[in-house]
Formats: sequence, structure tokens, C-alpha cells
Amino acid sequence: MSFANPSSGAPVDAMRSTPREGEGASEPSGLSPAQPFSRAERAAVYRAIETRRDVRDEFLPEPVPDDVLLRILQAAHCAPSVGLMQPWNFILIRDPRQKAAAHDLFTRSNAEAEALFEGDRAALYRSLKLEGIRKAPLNICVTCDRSRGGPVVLGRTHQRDTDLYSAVCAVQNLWLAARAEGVGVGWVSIFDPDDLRPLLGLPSEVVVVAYLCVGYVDRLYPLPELEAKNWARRLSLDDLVFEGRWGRRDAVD
Ligand SMILES: Cc1cc2c(cc1C)N(C[C@H](O)[C@H](O)[C@H](O)COP(=O)(O)O)c1[nH]c(=O)[nH]c(=O)c1N2
Repeated sequence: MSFANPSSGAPVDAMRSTPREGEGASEPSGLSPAQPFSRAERAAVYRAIETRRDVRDEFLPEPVPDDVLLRILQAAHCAPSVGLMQPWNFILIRDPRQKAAAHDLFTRSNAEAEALFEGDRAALYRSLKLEGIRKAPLNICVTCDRSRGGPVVLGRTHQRDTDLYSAVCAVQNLWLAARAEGVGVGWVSIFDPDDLRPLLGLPSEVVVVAYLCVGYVDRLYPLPELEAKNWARRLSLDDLVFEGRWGRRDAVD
């Protein structure tokens, strides 16, 4: 599998849709034209966003072919990052013994999490499937190298965690590209991330951002599984948008 630099090679080109008239042609300023997408292109983008799901149990056993995996990782690698730091790495975990070890860590942490709920809520928690570590043919650990780019990174000085936010942007790109490829992704955070360090051989400056279960799916919940199973509900967007100040709903003229 080739992981060519996005600026240099075919893998990213293979991911791109056909350029539209005028696109790609630089003006003297170095800028390229940037028209809105066509209606069909927009629909595809919003469809990926709206139908992306966190997958726990629907993974099919077929491996994700290298070319598909490469496109998904290239999408992740196109993410924005503070100071163009690109702090991410992607550790591909396919060995069933390594997955079993990760699953053991999940089981231990999940028992601690379960103990925090009582009564009906505890019973409901126990009924939820919250990982697909062993069922998914591939696990990917997305990490953040907090030392990349040196001690001073443009944009990070006053917001130290922007390197972590950047790595999360890569996760979201990966998740959406995977949806478009028919590949499901499930994020597992019921771990102490430090427990994963020895399993993955992480150096001290590298932290775990996301442990992802990845594999083809042919069925997905039409809404978040936690909503389908009455654990939580999606909030109304109207309640989350303010005008100028926290809590203000109406525009002030
Ligand atoms: C940072 C982070 C961490 C986790 C998650 C997500 C994110 C963003 N989610 C998935 C989460 O439950 C899910 O995204 C929401 O319930 C919404 O569902 P959809 O993603 O829309 O399907 C998740 N799910 C799960 O079953 N076990 C887990 O440990 C986690 N951890």
C-alpha cells in the first residue's frame, strides 16, 4: 500500500471527482476558482454526513481492500490542523491477538463505567453494545504526536489542545469517507488511553486520540443507535444556536 504525500501522487487523484470547468487552473494570485458544488455533489456530501453512524455490531468479516483503506486514510490526512502540524498517525491493528488484548482492556474499563449507573439505567447500559473491537476486521488507532512541529506551533500557543482538536478533525474526515465507501466505523473510548500505550508501543510524546473499529457494513441504524435504544436523544438545533451572547435567541438590530 502506498501512502504517497497528497501533493505528489496518484492516490489522492484517485479520490478526487472530475474537476469542473476552471477548477484546478491557478490564477496569477495562486488561487483557484471555487464554485459551489453541483446539486448532486452537495446531496452526496450531506448524505454522507447525515447517514454516518457509529457502528458496534454490524461489521462484515471481509477485509477492507488496500485501495479503499488508502482513500479513507488520505481523506483523514486532508484534515485541517493547527499550523499545518498534521499531528496524526494511524496505527492499523489487524492481529486478532492484539485486538483481543484491546478488548480485555475495554472489558475492564466498561465494568468501571457500568458501576456508575443505577437501577433501570444500569440495566439499559448493560444491554448496550459499545464496541466492535474483535468483530471488525480492522482497528485503527489515531494518535496525536504532541511534539510534531517543534515547541512553538503557529496557532497553538494560546490553545495548547488544538493539536488534539486537529487529530479529531482527521477522525471525522476518516469517518465520513468511510461512510461513502460503505465502510462502518465505531469509536471506542471506554479505555484508559494509557493502558493502550504498551500494546501499541507509543512513545511518551504520542497520545491516543481515537480507537476505531473499521469494516464493511450492509446495514446501519437510520438514527444514532443510542437514540434507537432510548439512551439519549438528539437535541434540537434551535436550542443550541445563540445570537451574539450565550443564551440570546433573537438577533438584535
Ligand atoms: C469522542 C467519541 C467517543 C465515543 C463515541 C463518539 C465520540 C465522538 N461513541 C459513539 C457515540 O455514541 C455516537 O457517535 C453517538 O451516539 C451518535 O451516534 P452516531 O455517531 O450518529 O451513530 C462511542 N460509542 C460507543 O459505543 N462506545 C464508545 O466508547 C464511544 N466513544
